[in-house]
Amino acid sequence: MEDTIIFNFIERSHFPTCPTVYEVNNKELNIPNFDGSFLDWAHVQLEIAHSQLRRFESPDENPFFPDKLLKPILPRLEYPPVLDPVASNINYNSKIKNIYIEHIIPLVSKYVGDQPENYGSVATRDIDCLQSLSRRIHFGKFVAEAKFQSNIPLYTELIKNKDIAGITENITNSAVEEKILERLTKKAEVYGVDPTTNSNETKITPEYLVKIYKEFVIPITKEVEIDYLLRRLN
Ligand SMILES: O=C(O)C(=O)C[C@]1(C(=O)O)C=C[C@@H](O)C=C1
Repeated sequence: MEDTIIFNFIERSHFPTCPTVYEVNNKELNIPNFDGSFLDWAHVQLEIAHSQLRRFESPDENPFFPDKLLKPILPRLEYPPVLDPVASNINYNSKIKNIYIEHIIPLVSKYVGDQPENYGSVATRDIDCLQSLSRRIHFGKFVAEAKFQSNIPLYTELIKNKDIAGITENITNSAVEEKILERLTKKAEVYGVDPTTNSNETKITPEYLVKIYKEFVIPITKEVEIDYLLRRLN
């Protein structure tokens, strides 16, 4: 997912922040019969179509608008039951969307400001970023299941005691986290920095990419893991 996320950020970085896209019930845009932002409206339309293509039947996909989905037109697939059924109740997309709008967009956008001719392009790039972040973060469910299976007595004990500090300690692998951040620095240096970029135009930089992963992506993945484990024995 890492390269997908980096390239999605780069695609978003061609545009300014465009706050109008995220404003709830913006008067200028005046979307009929919809309560929410332009981004939400665009995202709901896409999720409705994708639900009919059975996107959200897949255990590695989590919708942002679960209440709006329609039944798939394609027949159901039988996925191997890797996760505990409780996994379907774990959805961090509201949190991911809020953090994306508040903290990530300012780091990856070209500059602060609106650009009405690009609202559609911005919304499609945002949806790509949100979908890839969501998929990566919710893979925490699979990572948590693998960790549970690797030491069932230990995790059973921790879960029964609701020992969040103990679970956190056991699911954390600082060496892996360090490696990820080092790898991201290298990737951003290669993919994300345009040597001809204007000094007042920000693009995805190693510093920002590392910040996004360190402060948001990895911590929320861990939250998903802990949440899944805490409900694993119910
Ligand atoms: O790879 C793991 O073991 C994970 O749990 C995933 C992840 C991550 O989000 O990348 C989260 C926690 C670990 O400390 C290391 C990495």
